Amino acid sequence: MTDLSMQDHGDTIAVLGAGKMGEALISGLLKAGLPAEKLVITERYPARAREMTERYQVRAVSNLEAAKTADTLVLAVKPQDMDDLLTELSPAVTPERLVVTIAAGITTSAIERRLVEGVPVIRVMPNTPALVGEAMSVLAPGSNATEEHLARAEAIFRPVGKVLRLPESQLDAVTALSGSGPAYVFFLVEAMTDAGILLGLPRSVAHDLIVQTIYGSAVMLRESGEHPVALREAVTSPGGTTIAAIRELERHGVRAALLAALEAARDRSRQLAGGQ
Ligand SMILES: NC(=O)C1=CN([C@@H]2O[C@H](COP(=O)(O)OP(=O)(O)OC[C@H]3O[C@@H](n4cnc5c(N)ncnc54)[C@H](O)[C@@H]3O)[C@@H](O)[C@H]2O)C=CC1
Ligand SMILES: O=C(O)[C@@H]1CCC=N1
Repeated sequence: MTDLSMQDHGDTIAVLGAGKMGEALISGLLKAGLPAEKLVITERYPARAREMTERYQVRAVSNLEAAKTADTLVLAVKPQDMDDLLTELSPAVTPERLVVTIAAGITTSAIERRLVEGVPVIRVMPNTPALVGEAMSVLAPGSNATEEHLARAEAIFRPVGKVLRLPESQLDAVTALSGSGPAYVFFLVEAMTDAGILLGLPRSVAHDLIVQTIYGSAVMLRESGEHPVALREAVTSPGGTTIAAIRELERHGVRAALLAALEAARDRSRQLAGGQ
């Protein structure tokens, strides 16, 4: 995680839509040292806005005020709410602003079309581990975004995790893989905890065992640079316990289920582009 407290913060950032992902970003940025006065939020529900103000000491403003005053606008509403938000924003957003959208499926060109000519737009797919400084965020520039705009957007997402640039044509696949990815991992934890209970372990013990196992395995993957097959083979003793489990995973089509699941998520992201 980059420490932001020692840096120059020319940019003010507005997070428009302080829901689950908006909060993960706000919390991650503040933990990384961004001064609260450099951040404003907008939120449709006053109770949620109050909650954010109390929890993070950030100012809640209207969408219009955010558009007029913040250098960078991070659009963090649901894809289905994007149209209404852009209707509110469009009279006030000038090409001096940088617009960052994190909505699944919504393309930079769809946003550019709703704003005055020349506004730079960058599409980013982050994920909720931003809360703990371990997000994976993938950035793709729209047609007006320059290297300088990309660097500004990266300066928002790097403090909360890893960043990568890819062509926008790959963003629906990224959404399926790393955007939704934490949910698959939590689903796995839930299922393996149930399995531990089936085998007679107390729930809390099963939970702790699997969380540490996933954490340790992720660190090994990241730090060893080894191929996952090699790491799995090192656990799989001839005639042992692991291969007995893997035979069942293959027999139940877990690999095929993951391929189908991610394809469905990619397709849903494409569908959301049409606001459905
Ligand atoms: N939740 C996740 O893990 C991720 C979500 N995203 C994207 O982030 C966006 C937000 O997702 P979530 O945070 O999960 O949804 P959410 O429903 O928790 O948050 C959206 C927030 O926007 C507010 N809102 C809606 N219209 C508004 C408006 N006109 N002005 C101000 N606030 C408004 C809602 O009241 C809500 O609090 C979506 O587009 C999603 O595709 C991207 C990556 C990961
Ligand atoms: O489920 C969703 O649509 C959002 C986008 C990626 C993660 N959550």
